[in-house]
Amino acid sequence: EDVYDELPEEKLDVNVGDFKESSRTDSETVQREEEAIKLDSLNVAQMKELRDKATKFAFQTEVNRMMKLIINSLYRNKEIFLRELISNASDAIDKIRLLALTNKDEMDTNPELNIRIKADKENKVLHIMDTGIGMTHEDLINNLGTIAKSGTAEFLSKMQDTTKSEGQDLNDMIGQFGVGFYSAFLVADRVVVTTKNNADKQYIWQSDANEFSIVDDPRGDSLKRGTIVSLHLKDEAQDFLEEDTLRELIRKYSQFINFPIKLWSSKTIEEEVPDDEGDVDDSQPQEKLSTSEEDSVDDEDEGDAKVEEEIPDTRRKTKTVTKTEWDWTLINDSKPIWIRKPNEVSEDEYKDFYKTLTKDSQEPLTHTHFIAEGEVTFKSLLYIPKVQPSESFNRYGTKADNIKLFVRRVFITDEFNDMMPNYLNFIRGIVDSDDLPLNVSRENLQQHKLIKVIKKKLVRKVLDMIKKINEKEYDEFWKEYSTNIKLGVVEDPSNRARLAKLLRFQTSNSKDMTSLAAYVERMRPKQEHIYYIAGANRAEVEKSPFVERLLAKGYEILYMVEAIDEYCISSLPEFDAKKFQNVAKEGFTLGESDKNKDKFEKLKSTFEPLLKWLNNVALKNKILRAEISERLSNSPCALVAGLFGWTGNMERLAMSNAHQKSDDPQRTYYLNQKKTLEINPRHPLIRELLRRVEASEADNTAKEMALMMFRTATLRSGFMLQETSDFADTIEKMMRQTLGVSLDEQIEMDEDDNEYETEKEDNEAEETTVDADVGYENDINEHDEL
Ligand SMILES: Nc1ncnc2c1ncn2[C@@H]1O[C@H](COP(=O)(O)OP(=O)(O)OP(=O)(O)O)[C@@H](O)[C@H]1O
Repeated sequence: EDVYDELPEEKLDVNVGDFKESSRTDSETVQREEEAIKLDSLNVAQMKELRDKATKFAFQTEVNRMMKLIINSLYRNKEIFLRELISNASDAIDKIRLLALTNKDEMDTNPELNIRIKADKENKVLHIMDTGIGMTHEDLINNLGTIAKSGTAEFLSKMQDTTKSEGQDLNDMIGQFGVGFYSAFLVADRVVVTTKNNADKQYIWQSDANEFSIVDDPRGDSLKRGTIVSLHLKDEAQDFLEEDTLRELIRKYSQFINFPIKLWSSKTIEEEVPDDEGDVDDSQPQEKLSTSEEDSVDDEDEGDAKVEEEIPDTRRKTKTVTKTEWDWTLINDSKPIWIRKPNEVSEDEYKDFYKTLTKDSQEPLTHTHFIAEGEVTFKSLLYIPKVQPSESFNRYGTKADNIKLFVRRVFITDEFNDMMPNYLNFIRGIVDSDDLPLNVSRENLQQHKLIKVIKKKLVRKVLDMIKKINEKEYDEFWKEYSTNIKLGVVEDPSNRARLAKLLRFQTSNSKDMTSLAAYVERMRPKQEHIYYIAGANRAEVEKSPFVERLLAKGYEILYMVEAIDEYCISSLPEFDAKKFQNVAKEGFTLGESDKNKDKFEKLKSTFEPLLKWLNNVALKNKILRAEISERLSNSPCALVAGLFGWTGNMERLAMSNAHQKSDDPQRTYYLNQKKTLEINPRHPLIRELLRRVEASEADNTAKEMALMMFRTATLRSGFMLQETSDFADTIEKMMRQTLGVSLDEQIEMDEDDNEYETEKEDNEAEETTVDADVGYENDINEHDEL
């Protein structure tokens, strides 16, 4: 059993780039970064000079359009820019940490891993710094300007739809479509990116959204490694320079980022200092502080007395000054949530983490948080979103990067696209294992035998999580994911039994959905099979000839009205030791009492002549065989698919499947398979037919009517009719008889029609003449003789 228990700390230690601060003192870092920022905020003239020197680039058209939209959008929720930039910073740190796994030297340029945010009020600039991988010259050109992501076009069209309506949607789109970085232009009219990658020099990229430029950084590699994104905030976005606003935003959107996020923030402290009479005001160190002085002249306490004693000759006065100190303050708790014990994590934290992880604005439907032990130990936190992206099934079976894999808290990849089987690719979450090796390539890791074990356990856990969803929420789940679960039944034999328990179907019993377990519980005492029928909708299956007698006798039938249902059930041999019986297929018996059985046998022998005649005369080559039906009540007859043949519903699905070619041999095979004709011995039409056949096997009307019954049965049983025009001809003939119109009565022609006919005849006559002229006549004669 999987129990959650925290691993001993030492096991969690990561040799490379753990969260621990390095021994390097903060002050050094501050200084280094301070320099970089100072330069960035150089006076206008200096910046201009740099810009003039820089190489200019045009944004790729799509990127350009997208940026214009972002800049001009009326979109209110501009604050998400910070979430996007912090997320990019975190990704960049993930990347360098991953690189360092195979080459430790990569980390040497700057062993610290963190994200820092600093507001420069004076210059109205907001800096977001990271010590991540940084960007090379080529990266800058590609990533920040010229290569539009595949999502960009999609984003553009959706964004244009929503710019007027605004609202939640756009919030989801920025980010989900990979426009993260460009969201900087929601709040800034100029963005400067200073960046240093281990493989290249330090560069300054900047843009006012019209074009971008790149120039070597004259300071050299002051960053050592990493990136600073500096936002020159628009007038209306000045609020993002406020410390409180920033702190709140980081907590709201980025509290679960796995690296320390530090905010350059001020703290007010009070300090007692000697009050140098006379020149107090001037000598007070005022650089960074505002003061509220307190006069303590009147104080007569012990402390003062002491001072008096020890320093008899100096002034007795001290005073309190209020000092403002600036420093980096840690805002988030970078201990990953999945490392914590479940009982120490609140529901809200789970929900918030989900939002950070997925950028989904809705809350998740449910989650599971566990540690798996045994062959491999791993921690995992998995979520089911409330909705899956609308185009999920169009991309079914293609890449879905919804599970993030960590090894000992180091992010490795979210690109093992088979961490979940296709049918579960809606699951989002994290897997973190201590047992996987850190120093192998991702390719080799993907092949690692433990990954297989992890995958297997993940699926079990997900199915378990689904099973535990409460009844009310299960409806919601089922609406969204029923097709996934049914595909699971088809595609995942090893979990079929578990998946079967999750299935829900419509039923003849009530308007509510039922589980198979509930159906089995309600089965009649001698009922051996789970009865079901598949069709296009409830109204159709309710009226099907196949359900008539069963319903009349009080049996419950599952109505499978989704396209995938019949495929799903045909790969499920049984449930709870009960086999499924498609009531539209052969092999159907009601498990009747002995008395009824006798009656049935008697009927069989009575109708033997009719069955024989249908088989050998009237419907020869059209049906597999004719039989007495146990399932019909109101209809005279029905057409039944063989056990392994297609029902009318399957046939309909196959025909509507655009991927299947019309000459597909499998399809042709199934479509041409003959079916069993079941006749209802209680029906007067059938009884009349028997009477006629007994009188004369050569009765032509009987033959015609038998054919007619076969065709109506074909239609009623949901199959396609092959000979539609023959069918219509016969109906029209019957109409004449009913209406008393003679079969010989001719169709009246319009005069125009006659004219056309005459013209045609004339032309034909002419052609013959021409042929004759050219001398073809001989050939024709020869041909005739042959
Ligand atoms: N701080 C950074 N450090 C290093 N590279 C960065 C940084 N910010 C952005 N990049 C690079 O620029 C690319 C584009 O960033 P952008 O935010 O537009 O998209 P993304 O991060 O790939 O997608 P999404 O926003 O959906 O996560 C990133 O993929 C990354 O390569």
